[in-house]
Amino acid sequence: AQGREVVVGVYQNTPKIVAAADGSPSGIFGDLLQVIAAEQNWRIKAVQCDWAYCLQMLQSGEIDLLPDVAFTELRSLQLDFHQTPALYSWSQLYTAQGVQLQSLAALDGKRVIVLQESVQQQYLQNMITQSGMDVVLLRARSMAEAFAMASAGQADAVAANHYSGHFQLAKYQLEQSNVIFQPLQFFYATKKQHNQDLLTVIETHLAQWQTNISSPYYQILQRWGTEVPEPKLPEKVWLLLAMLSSLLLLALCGAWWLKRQVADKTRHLRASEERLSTILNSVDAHIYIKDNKLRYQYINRKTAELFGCEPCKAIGRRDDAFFDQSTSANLQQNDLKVLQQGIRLVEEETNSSLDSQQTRTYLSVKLPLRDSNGNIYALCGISTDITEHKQHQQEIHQLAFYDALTGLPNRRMLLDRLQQAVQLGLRHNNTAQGALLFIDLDHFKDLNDTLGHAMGDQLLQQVAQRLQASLRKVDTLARLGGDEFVVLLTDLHPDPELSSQKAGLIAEKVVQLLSEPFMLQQRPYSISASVGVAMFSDGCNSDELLQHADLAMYDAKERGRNSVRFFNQQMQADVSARSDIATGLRQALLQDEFVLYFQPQLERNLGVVGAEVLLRWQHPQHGMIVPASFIPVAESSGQILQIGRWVLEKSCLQLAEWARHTDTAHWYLAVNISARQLHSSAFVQEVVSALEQSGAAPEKLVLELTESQLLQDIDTIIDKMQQLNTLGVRFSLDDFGTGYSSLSYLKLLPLKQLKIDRSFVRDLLTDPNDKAIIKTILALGQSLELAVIAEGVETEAQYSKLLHLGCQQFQGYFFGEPMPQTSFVTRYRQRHEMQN
Ligand SMILES: Nc1nc2c(ncn2[C@@H]2O[C@@H]3COP(=O)(O)O[C@H]4[C@@H](O)[C@H](n5cnc6c(=O)[nH]c(N)nc65)O[C@@H]4COP(=O)(O)O[C@H]3[C@H]2O)c(=O)[nH]1
Repeated sequence: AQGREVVVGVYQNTPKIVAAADGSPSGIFGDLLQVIAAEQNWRIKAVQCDWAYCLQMLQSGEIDLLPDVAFTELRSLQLDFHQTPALYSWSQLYTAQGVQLQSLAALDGKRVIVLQESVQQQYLQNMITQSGMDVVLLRARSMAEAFAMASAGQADAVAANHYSGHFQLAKYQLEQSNVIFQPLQFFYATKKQHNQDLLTVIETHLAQWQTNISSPYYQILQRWGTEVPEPKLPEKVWLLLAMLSSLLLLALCGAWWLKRQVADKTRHLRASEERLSTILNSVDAHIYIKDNKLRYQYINRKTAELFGCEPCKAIGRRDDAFFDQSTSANLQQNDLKVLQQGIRLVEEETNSSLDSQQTRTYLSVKLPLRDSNGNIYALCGISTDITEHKQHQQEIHQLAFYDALTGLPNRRMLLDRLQQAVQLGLRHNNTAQGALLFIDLDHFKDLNDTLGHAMGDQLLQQVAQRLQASLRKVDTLARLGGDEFVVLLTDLHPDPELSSQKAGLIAEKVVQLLSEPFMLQQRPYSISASVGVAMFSDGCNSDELLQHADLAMYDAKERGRNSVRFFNQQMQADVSARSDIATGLRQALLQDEFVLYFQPQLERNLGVVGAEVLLRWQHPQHGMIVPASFIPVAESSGQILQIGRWVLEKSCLQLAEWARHTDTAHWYLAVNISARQLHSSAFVQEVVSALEQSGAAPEKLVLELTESQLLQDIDTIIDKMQQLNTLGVRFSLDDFGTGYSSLSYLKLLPLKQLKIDRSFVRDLLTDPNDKAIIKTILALGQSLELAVIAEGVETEAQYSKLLHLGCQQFQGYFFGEPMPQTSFVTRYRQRHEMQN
């Protein structure tokens, strides 16, 4: 009778299942089925398919039975299995030649091929997902294809059950690895709830056969070259294997979790290393690490730029590869201090590079690096380029302590050195060894005014050079400003007397040196100098010394210039007196201590025509003080402006007063005007308001100027004079003949009168020179249509001689001394009345 038809899926997986030449199922599963089918009278209908498709057909019911199906929980949801496994097996890795695998973990980065939809695929896929391993899982449609791909190098390993692997190993020249995983049990399977009868029959046979070593089951296993398994122990073994395998998988996953943690940490480390590197490379300083043999282990970008190479090229090299010999030696010395003494070193380093020979200065901070045992294994250095900073510092120092024009030390530097010298002298008790020379060029201002400031500057530079060249190296030559130079002499001689002598000789040499002509614009130019000398003496500080030398220089100037004067105490006394006067003058104005005296001025045949106003100071303690004692002080302190204004106002009031009386109304007054008053911008206005407020007639006011006042700013002065002259004010030129003025400007000035200086009148009778000068002045007056008055006429003989020479106007003791207003009026009004 026709038995049951059983449609069986057959795919190629030698030795477990394979199609025989006629297409019927063969292999272990095929042969077992054939024996059962023969007994049961089943008609086996084989359907050839690849594994995945077979599985699909089973699930769709197109085939009844599929041999060689490994049991999995997942599959059991869709398929039914009998209970006694037909085969026990496991999965194993088979490697392509040359590939070494010791564990599943070693699959990271490898390509593994599996049978599509196989249990190996499922297992490995799981593992990769859980561990995050980087494994390329390739899928083959059949085991033959999988082995062939591995053999061709398209995969590094094949994951297969051990039956297939062992069988195919030699053919495909693959290696069997020690990596075993996933215990497996193989069954015949049917679609869920379908063909249960087939599974029942198969189960009955297998259960029976596996207890009998001579059953067809074992014969078939032997036929396919498979070792006969121990039927007694399988459950325990497989359970153990299953547990081990699970543990292995767990361990693997743990390992991979750890590996992932490490990878994460590594990534973080790498990120922070990159951040650190970015910071180190963007710092504007050279940062480096040198090992204890002074070889560079790290350099940042800035250092690499300095070395002119990639950072990696500097590693392992020493300083002599980048710097010149002396720099390398110096750096080595500093580095060894850090490495050997374990100290933090802060040092200024001046480095010359090997190729460019460029020298730059760095502030280097170097510190030792220690390992966990505290041993120094390297040093870390940070060097900041301070070259520009140093240059600026130098420039600031230069500006602060040196004179820009001559390059000589300035006042600040001089005082600094002077202070040191004085202190050194005090310490060694030999203060007399040093001296200060205060040098001032005579009439330097004239040069500036006539040839211009540029020429003045040139002269000062030449003076500086000439002086510098003549002095010893230990001496300090400084320029205080303007035309003032100071020489600080030290270590002259232990004996005070001899050291004074030496200082005097040097000062004389300076005067001599500066009297030799200088070349300005290719033309010789002669000057002279006045030198004041102050010797270091007990108790004198540097300021006092400088003041002493200055006073001595002034004294030299007052005594005719072009000479040397040593400081003495009288000079100091004079200075104190001047200072007392300056203080007193302030009081004098407030307390109304000034008085005007009047000295008559006469005209031939007319008698007294006016008076010169001469100032007196009625001092409460010192009595009547003449102007020579206080006018120079008032000039230098500036008080002359106030005093002069007071004199003008008083004089104008006096004129107005005289104008009210017929016997005094014709008198004029000549008022002395100081240089400062004349140059003051308010001068014209002050004269005008003095006239207006008093109501005095401008024609009765004569302003006496001296020649020296007309040297500067002549155009402005002419303008001022003209403004006043237009109002009627007249001008007289005092001390005529003593100044340096050129006669040419006389024509330009709105003058009415020249005043012959009394020094010429004094020796008129004895000195033919003075007589000639007076004659010339008189002739000049005549040709310029200026009146000429002789002052200082003391004797009748002088008066007669002057008359004889043609002089028409006179002033002097012979006619009358300066006197108070009341005396003047009483005396000369009467005389006027008498004459009339
Ligand atoms: N040896 C001698 N001397 C005679 C004779 N006749 C007059 N003198 C003196 O000669 C000086 C003439 O005045 P100065 O040349 O303008 O010289 C004046 C003048 O430059 C200045 N001065 C006087 N008063 C003033 C003033 O109010 N303002 C300004 N800026 N300077 C004044 O002080 C200088 C000195 O004035 P004083 O001491 O009053 O001295 C006066 C006068 O007393 C004489 O026959 N023989």
